[in-house]
Amino acid sequence: MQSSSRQKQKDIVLQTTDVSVYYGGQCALKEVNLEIPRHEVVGFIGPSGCGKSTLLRSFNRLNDLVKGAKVTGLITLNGKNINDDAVNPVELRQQIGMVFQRPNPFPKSIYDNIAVGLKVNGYRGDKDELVEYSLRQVGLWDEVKDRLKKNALTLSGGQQQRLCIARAIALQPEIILMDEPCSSLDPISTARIEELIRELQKNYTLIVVTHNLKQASLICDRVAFFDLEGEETKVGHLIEYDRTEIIFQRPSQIATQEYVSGRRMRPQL
Ligand SMILES: Nc1ncnc2c1ncn2[C@@H]1O[C@H](COP(=O)(O)OP(=O)(O)OP(=O)(O)O)[C@@H](O)[C@H]1O
Repeated sequence: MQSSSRQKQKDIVLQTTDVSVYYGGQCALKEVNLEIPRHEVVGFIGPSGCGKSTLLRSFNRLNDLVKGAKVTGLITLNGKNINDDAVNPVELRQQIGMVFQRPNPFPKSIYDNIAVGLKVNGYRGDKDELVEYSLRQVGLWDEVKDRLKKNALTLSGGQQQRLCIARAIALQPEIILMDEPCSSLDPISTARIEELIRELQKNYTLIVVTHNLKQASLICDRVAFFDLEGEETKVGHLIEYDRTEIIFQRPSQIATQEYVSGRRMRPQL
């Protein structure tokens, strides 16, 4: 793996050391070493099945909920081991929120989609204020302020996805994980979410899995390229991690260059 030495001087919020993930004893992702700087947007790219979502899910311990999944190595949030017995996974998931491929609002009112999480987490402040703050953060407040009691499922797909981001924000996370957040959205909603990701990085660190290379080059400060290696059993590896312009313009690995230039499928001569 290649990485810029400038990274070392950064304020690192999340770090992985030799992280491997297994499903039923089968290795899906091997020995990943990554440092995620605070308030940056980091993109995960690579072919299908190389372990991007698997790694993302290990950051907020969602793999704990997958039967037969095992994570080895060390993952630290602000220097603390997230897999330590003393860490409550529910609290960890407040600090490291997640937005999925398809918008998944609860079939409740727009207001309750945000307020319910606050109640569960014992929030004692002014709920109305935090609901408004969260909706403003995602640019949804003006669009929904007059219909907060309407069912969230009446919103468009793009609005629903912004509501899901607002729901994560309301829990005041440090990191927001996004697993292909625009893949089910139209181009206008996609552009809005891309713009939003850039705005959100002032307050949060974002890690975004995407198959859209143009999107990665537009919204990410850094990009990690993963690939499948191995003869019979293909295992995901981190190939290269660096600043976005380096990954797209002068990567150090041939595999990265072939993937980002779209020459990947060319038959071997
Ligand atoms: N719950 C699971 N049980 C067993 N194997 C799994 C599970 N989830 C993922 N895998 C396997 O782990 C490997 C990595 O999958 P993962 O979904 O993380 O890749 P990905 O890079 O995110 O793929 P895509 O880009 O298609 O979403 C694949 O071989 C997949 O089949």
